[in-house]
Amino acid sequence: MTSPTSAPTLYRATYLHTPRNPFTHPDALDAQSDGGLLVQDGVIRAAGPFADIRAAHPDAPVTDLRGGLLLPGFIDTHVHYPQVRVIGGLGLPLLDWLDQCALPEEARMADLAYARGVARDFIGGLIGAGTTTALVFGSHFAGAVDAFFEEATRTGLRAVTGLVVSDRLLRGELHTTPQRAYDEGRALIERWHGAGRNLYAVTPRFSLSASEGILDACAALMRDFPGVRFTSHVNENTREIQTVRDLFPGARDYLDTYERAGLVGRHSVLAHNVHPTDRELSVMAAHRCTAAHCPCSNSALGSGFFPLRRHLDAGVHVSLGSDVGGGTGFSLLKEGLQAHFMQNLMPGGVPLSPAHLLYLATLAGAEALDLPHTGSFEPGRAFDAVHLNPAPGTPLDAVFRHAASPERALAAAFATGTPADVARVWIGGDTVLGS
Ligand SMILES: Nc1nc2[nH]cnc2c(=O)[nH]1
Ligand SMILES: [Zn+2]
Repeated sequence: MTSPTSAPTLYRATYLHTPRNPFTHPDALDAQSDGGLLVQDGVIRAAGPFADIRAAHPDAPVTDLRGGLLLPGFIDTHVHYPQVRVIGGLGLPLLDWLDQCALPEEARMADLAYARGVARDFIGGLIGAGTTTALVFGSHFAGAVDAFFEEATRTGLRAVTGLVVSDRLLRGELHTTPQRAYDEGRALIERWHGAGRNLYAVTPRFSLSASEGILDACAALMRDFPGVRFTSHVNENTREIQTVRDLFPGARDYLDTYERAGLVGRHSVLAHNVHPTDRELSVMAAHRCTAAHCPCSNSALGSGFFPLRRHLDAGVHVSLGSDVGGGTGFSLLKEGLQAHFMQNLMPGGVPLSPAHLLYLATLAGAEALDLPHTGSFEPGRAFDAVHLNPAPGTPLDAVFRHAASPERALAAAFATGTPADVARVWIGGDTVLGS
């Protein structure tokens, strides 16, 4: 751990970050080809051209990271902890994939020793991909959620997660009751919310598997513990949407099943939203909740093309998620690329620049989770960072050495970068991967 009086370190690197939102600000990208970040006690104290920071801090020891790219740590706003070992179940639509791939594995999380191993695999995968903060869909078993928070605490990950609750249409062993959902949620919140870097997220799986009673228990937790986050799924798959319509005949639409329970707000992150109505988009914008876009998952499960243009036009905040294991891996570089591909291919898609992709993978997540001390390299924020430094002889290394600008190198990182290019990761100034 960093002590409160630690000496500063000056990191010298080609760095890029988006201190502003490029969907609303023209000059959102800040790229320094020879940049300096002064870090003390895990916090960025000064940032800018290396020569300027050096002149102001002539005695600070320098860590030289030139040759690669330094980016803010990635923020994954939708990823499932119990699904790391079933990545790759390709070719099935959502409800069949849940039945055949995801839910049998999620049932194994009742075994605490098994869950501990999964927590290690999962958090190792996240950090190995350069992710420093994640909103994580937890497990249906409280013991497995404890195991997750323990591993997050051990590794230093900034984790937002909670008990997943459902009471119908999954498998019996994954079902709970409203009272138990409340009681177990309450105990987990009291143990973990605000402990170190951990935060709690109230998490009904989706309205298809949650009765009004379960949603009301979730709302009671949100009321009793202000500051906890909320996450679920919405409008992912057309068969899912029709089933929810049948289960909630009084609801105006899918979002309304959450809205009526009082679960849509500033701290709500709803994954997918591939098939929203205009009413749902306007309600999401009015409540300032977030849509977590998961482009690899949407492709793998054939869920559809995310209507980014309609979200932006309606004023809905959008962030990025890997949705492992419906998604295909932990890399938010890959998610950015897939988002770019899909917007390119769909009629009316939004052309996404490297700045947009970086924003979606970093600051957008910090905004979604209301974590203003993360997401960019602005002074005052935590030093959460990923150093991409491809091995000599790789194509990405060749591009980095010959790139005409840092922005071109950033585009190449999204186009062809992988976790193999992640050389070092910091969270709150602590090195959590590499050296
Ligand atoms: N992609 C995805 N959608 C879901 N909807 C409900 N559960 C899930 C899940 O595990 N993955
Ligand atoms: Zn999901």
